[in-house]
Amino acid sequence: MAGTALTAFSHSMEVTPMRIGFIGVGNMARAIIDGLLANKTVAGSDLYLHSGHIEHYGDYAQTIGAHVMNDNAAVVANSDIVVLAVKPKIYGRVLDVLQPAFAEHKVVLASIVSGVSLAELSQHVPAGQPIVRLLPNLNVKIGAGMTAYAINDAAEDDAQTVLGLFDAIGKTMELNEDDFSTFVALAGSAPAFAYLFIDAMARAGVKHGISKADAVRIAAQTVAGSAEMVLAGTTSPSDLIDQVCSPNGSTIRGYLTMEDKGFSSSVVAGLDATIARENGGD
Ligand SMILES: NC(=O)C1=CN([C@@H]2O[C@H](COP(=O)(O)OP(=O)(O)OC[C@H]3O[C@@H](n4cnc5c(N)ncnc54)[C@H](OP(=O)(O)O)[C@@H]3O)[C@@H](O)[C@H]2O)C=CC1
Ligand SMILES: O=C(O)[C@@H]1CCC=N1
Repeated sequence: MAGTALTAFSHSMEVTPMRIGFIGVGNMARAIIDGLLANKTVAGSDLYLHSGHIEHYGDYAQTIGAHVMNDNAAVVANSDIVVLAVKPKIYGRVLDVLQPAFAEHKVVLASIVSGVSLAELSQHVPAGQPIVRLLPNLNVKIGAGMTAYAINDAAEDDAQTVLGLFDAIGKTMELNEDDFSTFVALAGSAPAFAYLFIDAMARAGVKHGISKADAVRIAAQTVAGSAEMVLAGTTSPSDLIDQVCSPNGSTIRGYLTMEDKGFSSSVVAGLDATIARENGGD
């Protein structure tokens, strides 16, 4: 991503070659791996993978040249960093089985499990285990991610190795754990909301006679450029809206109609629902 506005959050370290394990090779693990491979931060041979069903990830592992491990303990035994990328409902069971492996091998645990705190993670690993909690988003796949992180005391010396990886595939920001649920709504889940907006724009294009493919490209490029404008400068989104809305023009009519239909309040309500779920609600 070209934007540099968030470089204050970036870590200047060089990423040294290391062995990176993944426990769980689903959508998010693959986005991270694909991003790291695409910019050559790691090679496939640096990766040690184990996931639920070999038929779901065996071909992928072979394609990228990663090592397939027989079980999660073998991932820990062969790695310097272990990325925990399983669903929140099973993370405890997965870690409990791995206590001896963590006790025997010095690794940094990098959890991307949404909604699970450092304190909760530490209940399932030996005392003194270095842990970095991260919340990335899908855009790490193209090096344009937004990742929040928090580290425990034991990870003070080792966290940089993990953070360097995530800096290589987007922006990173240290965040108070109390704010992680809000961050999920603003960044972790938000690609889905941005895609929803792009898709809705494209449907309007189709309604007015442009092909869906062309309308998606037009809408996506416009959203990407608009985001770059916000990141590149110091002008607020609301001032930029004023620059597009000509007096008595077409944009102000569209803007006011969207607000009349509840655009901003719908977006806020959607993020509220995401945050509530992250905090344990329905
Ligand atoms: N998707 C996203 O945008 C984001 C997700 N996250 C977090 O990342 C984590 C993974 O999410 P996501 O990738 O979307 O989910 P997926 O369901 O795509 O991936 C979860 C993976 O875990 C594997 N798995 C299941 N049981 C085990 C086990 N016992 N040992 C090892 N692997 C196992 C599954 O394998 P199989 O399917 O073969 O059973 C699957 O590949 C979640 O905790 C989520 O909160 C965080 C930020 C963003
Ligand atoms: O939907 C979820 O639960 C996860 C959290 C962030 C993105 N996906």
